[in-house]
Amino acid sequence: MKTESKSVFNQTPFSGDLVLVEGLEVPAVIGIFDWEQDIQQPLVVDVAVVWDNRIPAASGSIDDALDYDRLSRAIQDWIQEKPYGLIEEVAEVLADRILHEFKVAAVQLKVAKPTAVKAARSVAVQITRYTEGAN
Ligand SMILES: Nc1nc2c(c(=O)[nH]1)N=C([C@H](O)[C@@H](O)CO)CN2
Repeated sequence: MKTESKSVFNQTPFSGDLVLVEGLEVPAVIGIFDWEQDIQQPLVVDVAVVWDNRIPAASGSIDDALDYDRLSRAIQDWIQEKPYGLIEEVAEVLADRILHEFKVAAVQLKVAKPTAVKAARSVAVQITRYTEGAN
């Protein structure tokens, strides 16, 4: 029987503020088998990005915030721009691009492939990556 599990956000190693996107479902060409390259399967992404939220809280300006709309759209675009094999590849691409394009110090993300193993509610990889010199 499939059971609920805790969100990735209860387990981040980061001590400060975060911006979070949880359960972002993106259709993808993903998988190591030939047949998987001919279909789309959902990936579900959870992301936690280190960001000082005191600054946008004080200014009220989206320019000071890590815009979760922009982050979500970027993740969707990066997943859909090409076919992938392993979900590990997707996770590394997303982490690298988030660090560089959003200029953040650290990111933790989980990429799940809920339809991959019939008996499991989901399978996933989770990684934590830092901008060089930031940790
Ligand atoms: N660690 C991983 N294991 C497996 C992956 C993966 O991406 N990472 N992928 C597959 C297949 O694509 C599978 O999902 C097809 O059902 C198997 N194991």
